[in-house]
Amino acid sequence: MNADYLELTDLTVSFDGFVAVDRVNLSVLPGDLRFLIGPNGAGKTTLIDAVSGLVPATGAARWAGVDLVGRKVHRIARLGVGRTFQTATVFEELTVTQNLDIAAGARRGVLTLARRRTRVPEVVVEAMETVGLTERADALAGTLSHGQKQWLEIGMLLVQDAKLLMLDEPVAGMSSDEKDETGRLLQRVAAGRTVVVVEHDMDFMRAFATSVTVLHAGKVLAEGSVAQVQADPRVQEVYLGPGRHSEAALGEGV
Ligand SMILES: Nc1ncnc2c1ncn2[C@@H]1O[C@H](COP(=O)(O)OP(=O)(O)OP(=O)(O)O)[C@@H](O)[C@H]1O
Repeated sequence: MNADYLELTDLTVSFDGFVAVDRVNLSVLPGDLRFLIGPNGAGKTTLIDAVSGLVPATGAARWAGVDLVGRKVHRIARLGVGRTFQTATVFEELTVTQNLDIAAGARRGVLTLARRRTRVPEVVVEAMETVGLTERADALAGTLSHGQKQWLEIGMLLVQDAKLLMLDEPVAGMSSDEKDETGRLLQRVAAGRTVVVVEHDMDFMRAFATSVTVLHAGKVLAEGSVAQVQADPRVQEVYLGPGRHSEAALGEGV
C-alpha cells in the first residue's frame, strides 16, 4: 500500500449529541484531486477539522499508516497534513517571500532560523513558482488579490512539506480567471500529493475534480467520478429536492 494514503474508517464527530460526521469511510490516494461536496451543514468542514485535529473524533483517520484521531494539531501538521480555511490567514503586513519564509521556518526549527541567512531558501523559491506568485515576491501580502492570498496560503503549506492538503472552499469569492488559475495550480499540487477540496462551486468541481465524494447529513451519500455522482438520483435529490436552491444544482441534466 502506498504510504501517503488517507483512509477514514467510521470517522464520527459529535457536538453535544448532534452527529455532524457520521461513520464516514473514505479513501484518497496520492495524485487524486478529490472534491468533497454536499449541501450546507453536510459536515464537510467538520470532516477536515477532524482530520487536522481541530475537533475530537472517534473512528480512525489513517494517514501514511498513522492514525491521526486523538493526536494534537501540531503533531498532525508535522506528519505532513496541511489545511486552509475559508478565510486566508496570511500575514498581510509582510511580503509574499516573508510569509513563505516564516512558514518554512516553522518547519526548520529554531536553530536553523537563528542562523543568519541572506538567500531566499530554495523551498520558498519553488513554492512561489508553483503557486504562481514569483512576480509578486516582494509585494505585501495585504496588497494581493483575494485569489492570490489563497495561493500564498497553499504555498505556505507546500514549504511546510505538506503531503496531504485539505482546502476549504478555495475559490469562494474568486474571479473566473482566478478560479481557472487555481484549478491548474491544484492540478500541479496534486501531482505527488493527496488533495481534498471542500467546495460549493459546481462548475469548478466539474472542471477539475478527478473524483468526488458527496456528503449529506454527515454521511457519505455517493462517491465516484464527476459523471457518476452527477448521474446519481440520490445526489440529484439532495441538490434539487424540495426546498433546495437551484444555484446549488450539480449541473445540466440534473
Ligand atoms: N463547533 C460546533 N458546535 C456545534 N455544532 C457544530 C459545530 N461545528 C459545526 N457544527 C454543526 O455541524 C454541522 C456540519 O457543519 P459543517 O460546517 O461541517 O458543514 P459543511 O458541510 O461544511 O457546511 P457549509 O457548506 O455550510 O460550510 C452543521 O449542522 C453545523 O451547525
